[in-house]
Amino acid sequence: MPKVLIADDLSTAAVEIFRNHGIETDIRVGLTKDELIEIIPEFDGLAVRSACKPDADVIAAASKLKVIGRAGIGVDNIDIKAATAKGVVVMNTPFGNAVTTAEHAIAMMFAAARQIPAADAGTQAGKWPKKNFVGTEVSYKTLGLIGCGNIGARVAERAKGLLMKVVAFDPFLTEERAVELGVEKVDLDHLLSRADVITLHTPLTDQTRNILSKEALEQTKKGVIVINCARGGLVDEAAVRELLESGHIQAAAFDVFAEEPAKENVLFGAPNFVATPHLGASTVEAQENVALQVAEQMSDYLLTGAVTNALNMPSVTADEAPRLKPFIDLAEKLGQFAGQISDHGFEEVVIEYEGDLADMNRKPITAAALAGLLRASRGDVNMVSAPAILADSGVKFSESVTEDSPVYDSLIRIKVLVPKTANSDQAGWRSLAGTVSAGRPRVVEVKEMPLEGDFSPVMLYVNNLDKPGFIGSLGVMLGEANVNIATFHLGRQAEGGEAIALIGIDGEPAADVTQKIDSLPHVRYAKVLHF
Ligand SMILES: NC(=O)C1=CN([C@@H]2O[C@H](COP(=O)(O)OP(=O)(O)OC[C@H]3O[C@@H](n4cnc5c(N)ncnc54)[C@H](O)[C@@H]3O)[C@@H](O)[C@H]2O)C=CC1
Ligand SMILES: O=C(O)C(=O)COP(=O)(O)O
Repeated sequence: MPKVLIADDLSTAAVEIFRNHGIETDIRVGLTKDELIEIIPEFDGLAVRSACKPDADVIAAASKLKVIGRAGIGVDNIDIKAATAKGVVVMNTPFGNAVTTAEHAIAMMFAAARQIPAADAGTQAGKWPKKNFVGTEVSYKTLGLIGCGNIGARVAERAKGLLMKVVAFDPFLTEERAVELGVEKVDLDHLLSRADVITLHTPLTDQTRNILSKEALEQTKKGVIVINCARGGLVDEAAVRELLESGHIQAAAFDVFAEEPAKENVLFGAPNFVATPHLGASTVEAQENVALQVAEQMSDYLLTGAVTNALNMPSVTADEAPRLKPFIDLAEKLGQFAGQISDHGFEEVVIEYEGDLADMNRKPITAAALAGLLRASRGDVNMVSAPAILADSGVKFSESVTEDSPVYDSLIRIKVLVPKTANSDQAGWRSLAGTVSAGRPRVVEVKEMPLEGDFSPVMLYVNNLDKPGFIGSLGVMLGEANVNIATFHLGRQAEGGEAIALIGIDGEPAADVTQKIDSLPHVRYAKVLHF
C-alpha cells in the first residue's frame, strides 16, 4: 500500500480521500529539514503547502518518492529540477485557491486605501481616532496588474465591478484575452507611471524577482498603493519602506514576504503598512478545494499512473491511462532494447508513430521510450526525468506521426544514430519497431528486418550472417552453456544476408555466454538484454 506524508496543514478532506483510495497517510506538520530527511525514505508521496520545503537534499534522501503534491499554486518551495532529475512528479492545484486569493488582494487594497487595521486598533483601544484616517476611493482609479493569469484575471474582473480602469503588464497575455477581460495590455513603464494601485500576480522566477525594484518604485505615481499577494521577492521591501516613510507610496499591503515565516521584516511598523501572514489561500472553501484535488491527483498517480497538473510530466487522464499503458510499456521496452544495443552511445534519436497512435496522447509514450533508452547508460531514469536528461545531453531528438500503418493497427519505431567515431562496424542507424497485440507489447522489426516476438525478462540478441548450420551451432552452444531457450525469433534481410536472432531464455546466463556466441562463425554482435 503506498504511503503519503502530509507535511503541511492540509484540510482533513485530504486524509479522507487518501483513505478511500487505500493509501496510508502520516501527518507530520512542522518538521525540521533534518527530521524530514530522516523519515522521507518511507514515503511514496509527499503532500505540502508552502511551509514545507522539499529541496535537493530532501529529494536526494527520498528513495521511494514518486510524487510531490502541492495543495495550492506556487511551487517555488519545491526543487523541481532535483525532483525531475530523480524522476519524482511534482503536481499542483492551479485553480483551487485562485478566487480566494483574488478576494484577498481586493481586501488588501481596501485595507490599505482606508487603513482599516490601524483604524480598528485605535478604535478598539478607546482612542476614537476619526481624524487620523482619511482614505482614498478606488472607483475610477487605475489598477495596474503585474501578471494577468489565473489570479490576476480574477482580480481584474472584481476591480472592474468596482468601476476601476484596469491595465495589465504580462508578456504572455494575448490581445484577445486582454479584450475578453476588458483590460488594457501595457508595458511595465506605462503601468508604473499610470497606476493608482499596483497589485502583483506573477510567480517568482528569475525574470520576475525584484520586478518592483527601487528604480521601478521610484517611477510610480506619488500616492500609489502597492499590494503583494503573490510572492515575497517580487518587490524590494526596503525600498517600499523608504517610500512609505517619504510619503511617495501612500500605503502598501503585503501578504507575502521575502523570508517566511516573517517574524521580523523591514516593513513592519512602516507608516500605512498592512500585513497578513500569507493568508491569500486561507479560506475554508479554498483549502477544501486544494486538499481534495491534490489528494485525488496524488492517489490517481500512485494507483493508476494518471497524471494531472504535473509541472514536470505530460498529463495522462484517468480515462486514457488504461489505454495508454500497453503503449507506454511497449515504448519503454523498445527504448530499453535500443539503449542496450547502442554500446557506443547515440547522437540522434527519432521516434516514429503510425496508425492509431496518431490520435493518442503520445507525450507520455515518448517520455517512456526515452526513459527506456537512457536507462542502459544513465541508470535510474524514468518518464519524469528522461526528457530533461535527453535535452541536457545535446542528443538530437525528433518525432514523426503518420495515420497510415501498412501492416499493424499501430506501430512505434525507435531509431538511434550510433556515432561514426565508434567501432565502424557499429556506427549508423539502429531501428526497432513494435506493436501492441492482445494488450501485450510485441517487437515486429529489428534493424529494418521483420521479426515478430514477445519480450522476455532476459533475452539474447544475436546479429549474424544468414548461413546454413548457424542456428544449429548456436542451439548446441547454448545447450552446453546450460541456457534454456524459452522463445526463439528470427529475422533476416535476404537469404545469406544480415540476420537477427532474438532468444528469450530462462534465467540469467553465465557471464561468458556472449563471448561464446561471439566466437561462433558468422556472428557480428551478441548481447544479453534485460526487459
Ligand atoms: N498569497 C497566497 O496565499 C497565494 C499566492 N499565490 C501566488 O500568486 C501568483 C500568481 O498565481 P496564478 O495567477 O495562479 O499564476 P498564473 O501562472 O496563472 O499567472 C501568472 C501570470 O504571470 C505572468 N508572468 C510570468 N512572467 C511574467 C513577467 N516576467 N512579467 C509579468 N507577468 C509575468 C504569466 O504570464 C501569467 O499570466 C503565484 O506566485 C502564486 O504562487 C497563489 C495562491 C495563493
Ligand atoms: O497556493 C499558493 O501559491 C500559496 O501561496 C498558498 O500558500 P499556502 O498553501 O497557504 O501556504
